[in-house]
Amino acid sequence: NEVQFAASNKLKNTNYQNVYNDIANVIRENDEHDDYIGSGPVLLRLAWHASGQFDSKQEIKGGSYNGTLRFDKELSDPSNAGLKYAFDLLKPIYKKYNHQISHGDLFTLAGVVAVQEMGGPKIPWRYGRVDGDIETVPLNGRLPDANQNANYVRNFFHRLNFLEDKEIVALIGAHCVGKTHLKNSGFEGPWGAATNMFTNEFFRNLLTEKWVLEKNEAGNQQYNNDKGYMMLPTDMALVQDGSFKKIVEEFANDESSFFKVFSSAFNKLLENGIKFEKSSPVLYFKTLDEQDI
Ligand code: HEM
Ligand SMILES: Nc1c([N+](=O)[O-])cnc2ccccc12
Repeated sequence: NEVQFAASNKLKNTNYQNVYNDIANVIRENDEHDDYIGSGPVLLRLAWHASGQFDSKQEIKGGSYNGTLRFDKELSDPSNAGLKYAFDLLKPIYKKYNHQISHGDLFTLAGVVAVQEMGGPKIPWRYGRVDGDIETVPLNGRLPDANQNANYVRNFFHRLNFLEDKEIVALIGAHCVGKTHLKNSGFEGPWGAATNMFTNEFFRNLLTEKWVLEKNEAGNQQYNNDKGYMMLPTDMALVQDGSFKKIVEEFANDESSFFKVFSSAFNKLLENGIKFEKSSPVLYFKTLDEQDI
């Protein structure tokens, strides 16, 4: 049930470091987004949502391959509220490369750029996804519900073929950047403490802060501390479950361990359901800083 693809020759001529740099420059130019958090976090969420609706048991499998998040049918899924802004940031880049890059490749590459430009680990990436038509849009409602517990989280990620707790905890560690917005998801915060630096701080906060469960203005329960930080119920699940909690402690004490697991798990998320040819190269990108740009 894997998707075959043929990477057309045109793709091979595209210098993907140039595409990376164009996306990285869009992040630099839009640094005022969301009270100067910037647009890294929302681009990272776009790449995750473009890939996280994968379900190998369904007729229409989802995943990043068909680039279906470009269709309103999927972008209007309530789970994707707020992502139109991110897609609009990428449209000029899609036009510039004039069909030499697919939407699936563009959305997933944007996630790699966001993580690396926010100081996170290098993420290996491959091109060759081919845009599918509107019939390939998966049903809405396949992305996770934040009002849930550890078993829900574990089962959800099992659907995405993440069978190891380490991968699940690492992926949710992406909540070290950005924030929740009441109008998008019915959750709000953190206030002031939201960051655009990709670190293991999320895990340290889970363990060291005093969390109080409160009902927010939208009537949803969330955990708040006295510094204006917040955690979703599914975030807190990571310290309510014994196995998850051991991994949170490992990542809180060793950022390089978090980075290593996140890098391979995020790559796997972005490639779910896709069979790449043996010959298709695994690309690693330099950050703008590393290129002195
Ligand atoms: C149990 C799984 C997950 C749940 C329930 C969840 C839920 C949410 C919710 C409710 C928001 C707030 C959206 C808004 O109000 O704008 C959010 C934001 C975010 N999520 Fe997740 N998420 C999950 C996993 C992930 C994963 C696996 C990643 C990436 C690898 C990710 C990356 C992000 C980022 C970067 C933001 C901040 C976006 C921004 O600042 O605009 N999340 N998530
Ligand atoms: N910054 C965040 C935190 N935090 O601790 O700063 C916790 N959970 C989040 C969930 C979604 C997006 C951002 C989050």
